[in-house]
Amino acid sequence: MQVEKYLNDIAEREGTVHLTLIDPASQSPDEAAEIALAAAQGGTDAIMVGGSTGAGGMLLDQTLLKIKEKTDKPNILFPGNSAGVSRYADAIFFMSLLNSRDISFITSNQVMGAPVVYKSGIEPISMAYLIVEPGGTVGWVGDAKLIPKNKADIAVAYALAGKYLGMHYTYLEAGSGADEAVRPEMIGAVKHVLGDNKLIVGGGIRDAVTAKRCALAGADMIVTGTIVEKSSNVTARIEEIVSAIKS
Ligand SMILES: CC(C)=CCC/C(C)=C/CC/C(C)=C/CC/C(C)=C/COP(=O)(O)OP(=O)(O)O
Ligand SMILES: O=P(O)(O)OC[C@@H](O)CO
Ligand SMILES: [Mg+2]
Repeated sequence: MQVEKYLNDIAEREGTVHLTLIDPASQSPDEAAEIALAAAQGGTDAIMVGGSTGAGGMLLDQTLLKIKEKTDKPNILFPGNSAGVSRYADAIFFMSLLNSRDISFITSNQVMGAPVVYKSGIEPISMAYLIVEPGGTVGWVGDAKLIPKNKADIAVAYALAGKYLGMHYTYLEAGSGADEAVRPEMIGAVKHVLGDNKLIVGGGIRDAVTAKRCALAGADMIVTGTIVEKSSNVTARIEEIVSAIKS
C-alpha cells in the first residue's frame, strides 16, 4: 500500500497529483533518466513507465534502473501487456481495459503478469482503464470500443462497474497525443459516482490551462507524457502544470 498511500495522501493534501509518463521505447535509458530528473525538479509526484508498443525486456529494466539512479520519486509501471512487468519498479497500475473487445486486455495479460508481480514484490494498484475518443494508439492496440467524448453517462457506467468490481483507481484515457483531452463534463460525472475512489485523467494534456480544467472538474491525478518527450525545457513545462493543479 505504500505507493498507493503516497499518491492518495498527496491528492488529499495538495488537491491533485501530477504523474509523468515515460515510454521506454521513445529514448535511451540515460535520456529517460534525464527526463525523469527534470520532471522531478519541476514538481512531478511519480514516474509512470510504459508504452503500448515495444516497452518490455531489457530496455524496460534499464530504463527503470537509470531513473532510480537520478530520482527518488516512485516508479509505477503502466504496462501495455504482460511483458511490461519489471521487478525494478516500485508499483504497477494493475489495470483491466474494461471497454476492450479483446479478452486479452481484460483478463489474459493480467493472468500472465500476476505471478511476476507476486514474485517481485512490487505493489499492485488496481485500476479500471477506460479509453475515450479519440483513443490514439492505445485505443487501436487495445481494441477498445471507444467511449464517445460527449457521452459522459457511458463513462459513468464503466466507472461504476470498475468500482463495484473493487478497483481502487479509474483512468480516463483520451490517448497519447490526443487533439482534445477528456472533457470536464465527463470527468465531473465520473468523479461524482466514484466518491473517494481516485480518478486519473490523461491524454492530450499539454498546457496548464487544460490541466487545471481537468483538475477542477474532478481529476485526482493528471498524467502528461508527450510534453516531456517533445519539450526542450521539461522542468519549466512541468512546473507550470504542477502549479496550476495544486491547491
Ligand atoms: C496488468 C497487466 C500485466 C497488463 C495490463 C494490460 C492492459 C490492460 C493494457 C491496456 C492496453 C494498452 C495497450 C495499454 C498501454 C498503456 C500505455 C502504456 C499507454 C501509453 O501510451 P503510449 O504507448 O505512450 O502511446 P504511444 O504508443 O502512442 O506513444
Ligand atoms: O502523451 P499524452 O498526450 O500526455 O498522454 C499521456 C497518457 O494519458 C497516455 O497514456
Ligand atoms: Mg509513447
